[in-house]
Amino acid sequence: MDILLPYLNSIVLTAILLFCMLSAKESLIIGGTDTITVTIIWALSLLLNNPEALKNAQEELDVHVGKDRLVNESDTERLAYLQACVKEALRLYPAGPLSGFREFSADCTIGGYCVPAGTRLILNTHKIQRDPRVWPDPSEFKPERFLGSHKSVDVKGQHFELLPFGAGRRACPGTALGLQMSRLVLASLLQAFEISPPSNEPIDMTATAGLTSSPATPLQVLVKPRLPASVYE
Ligand code: HEM
Repeated sequence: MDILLPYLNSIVLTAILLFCMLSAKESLIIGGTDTITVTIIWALSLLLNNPEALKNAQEELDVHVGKDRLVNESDTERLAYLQACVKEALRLYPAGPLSGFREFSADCTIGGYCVPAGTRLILNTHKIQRDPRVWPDPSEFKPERFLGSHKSVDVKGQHFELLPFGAGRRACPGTALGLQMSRLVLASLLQAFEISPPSNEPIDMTATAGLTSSPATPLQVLVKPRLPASVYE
């Protein structure tokens, strides 16, 4: 039960039940809009709180794309540091902190516990992805870990320590689109603008409890163009 407690409240359960009752089309729309938006907001917030990482991501853009044109979708394949920033944001703040329901189809024994068929399970992805036995400095924003020690760990449901899109038959069908859009929008913002927080206070990283984990405080950012005026036309 320990892994469920932080999120077990009636609002979350009601939201999960409602989500399960939605048609495929409705879940596709809900699954594909909020999730990408909050992933980008968390990534931006983390970068604003870690100016060194922000500088690295912008320098990478300057090297691989330059300042004479806007970044495009195919450029993002070469932006290893930016990709690592998105992965690290998905690790620390998965848009869906809880998985969908799974139901045991047969009696099982797991870790010494007897689990009867029909038992329903929800994974606490948020907690798994901050497990200190797997992730050194689990609550720190360290995109570099995905270029070094955790380079081989991806988000596609094969590595159970990182499951921002879930795993198995009911994993997110929008994984590729979600990743690509998060990378492209973030890259476009970072290339086109100097971004800074509106005050010297760190960005509040408190998350709301809900089906999608959003920042409790709306993110405010100051932006300043960083490309020649002709590029924006
Ligand atoms: C960064 C973006 C996204 C994140 C982090 C995300 C995350 C997730 C997660 C954690 C699940 C539950 C998986 C499980 O229980 O194993 C899920 C399910 C789902 N997602 Fe996404 N998602 C994203 C983008 C999208 C997009 C772009 C679409 C559609 C265009 C989409 C459509 C869905 C649908 C329909 C489901 C339900 C699948 C099922 O129950 O079989 N998602 N998503």
